[in-house]
Amino acid sequence: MSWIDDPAFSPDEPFGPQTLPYGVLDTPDGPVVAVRVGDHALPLRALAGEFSAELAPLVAAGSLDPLLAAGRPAWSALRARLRELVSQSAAPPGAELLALSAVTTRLPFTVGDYVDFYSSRHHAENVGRMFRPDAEPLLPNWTHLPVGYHGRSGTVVVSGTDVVRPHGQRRGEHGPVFGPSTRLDIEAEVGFVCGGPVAGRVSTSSAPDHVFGVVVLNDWSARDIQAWEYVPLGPFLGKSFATSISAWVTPLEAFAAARVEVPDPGHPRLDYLVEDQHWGLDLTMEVRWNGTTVSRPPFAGMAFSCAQQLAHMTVNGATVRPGDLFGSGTVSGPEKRQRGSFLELSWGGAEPVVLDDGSTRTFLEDGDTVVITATAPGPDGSVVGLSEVVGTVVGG
Ligand SMILES: O=C(O)/C=C/C(=O)CC(=O)CC(=O)O
Ligand SMILES: [Ca+2]
Ligand SMILES: [Mg+2]
Repeated sequence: MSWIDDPAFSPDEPFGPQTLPYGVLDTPDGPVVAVRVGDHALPLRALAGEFSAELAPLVAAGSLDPLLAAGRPAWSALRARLRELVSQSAAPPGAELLALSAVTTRLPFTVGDYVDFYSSRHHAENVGRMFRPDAEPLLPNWTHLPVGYHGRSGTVVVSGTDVVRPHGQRRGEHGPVFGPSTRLDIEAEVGFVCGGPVAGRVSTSSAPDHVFGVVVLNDWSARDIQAWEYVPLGPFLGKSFATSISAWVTPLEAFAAARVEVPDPGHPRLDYLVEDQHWGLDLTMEVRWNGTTVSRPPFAGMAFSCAQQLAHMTVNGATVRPGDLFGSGTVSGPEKRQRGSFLELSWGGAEPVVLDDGSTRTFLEDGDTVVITATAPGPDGSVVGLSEVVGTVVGG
């Protein structure tokens, strides 16, 4: 029996000992690294004496930055030692469990470069049909490379941060008009947090040495600003005002039982995108709009894995550094209730979504709250959870 007295810290629950995500808490003594155990946070600084000389500074830090830089052998050693500490019957000296409802989490690492991909075929086809009704929804490059763009790392915020409705230009009947966005949307995505040595031309087989862990990511998007500004260079102010990520980063190692092959593109891939191991992930996401579950996007159908996306991102020689973040792209499945944006769920506003309280929505209203979570199959029939990403819209 573990000393951790929390029914949510069980292999049958998403945040049992099979998961152990890392986050950073704000405390009166400054920020501290913690691990999530069930519905509690376990601050690690007070336990630094339980770790080797190599690992102790990583857990005594005030952010995940030193851990991200430490590399895969340290990540594995730390996780293995944590597994021992949370499984033993007596609490290690100094251990203190804090209820998640009583802690304040902060952005757990310094976000370096931020890239967002576009790797869901269903999402790309749906958006293509709405934004470019007279063209083929998928351009010819789409199945050959993971299309992406560089986003704005300075506006990546931690779950719980309010999202201020952006202002901008949108198309009007007689030329552009300026004002608060009237088509504010979400994008349900999976985010990958990079770490390990600085490296360029990362191969698909070494990509896992540069991916520390996984978060849920909401790429808030102002569709009216986007639709007017994006030609021909792509997303800009319609997406750069806020991107939210989970407060807890789940180590990539926790997903060993969730790995699947990405779908066959129907043609050979260029060598640098061939995987010798499968890095697709069988995650199921859930999107809740003011408490109503409106969608369950399936991640397993994504056309490119995180390893392929990282290999592509660095194939020109560009380096990946600890703290870099990349988003999978909006996750949409083939069914309506599997779509990862409200643009798609409401089909451009034509088919309002009915919430449990009887109200209807097309795009976000001020005061609306969106929660996105995800789970994956874990070892021995367990479930691995990704911590929620939540945001509430406030008027701008
Ligand atoms: O097809 C377009 O013009 C735009 C598409 C997006 O809004 C997608 C984007 O941010 C990438 C993604 O999340 O899939
Ligand atoms: Ca996106
Ligand atoms: Mg964004």
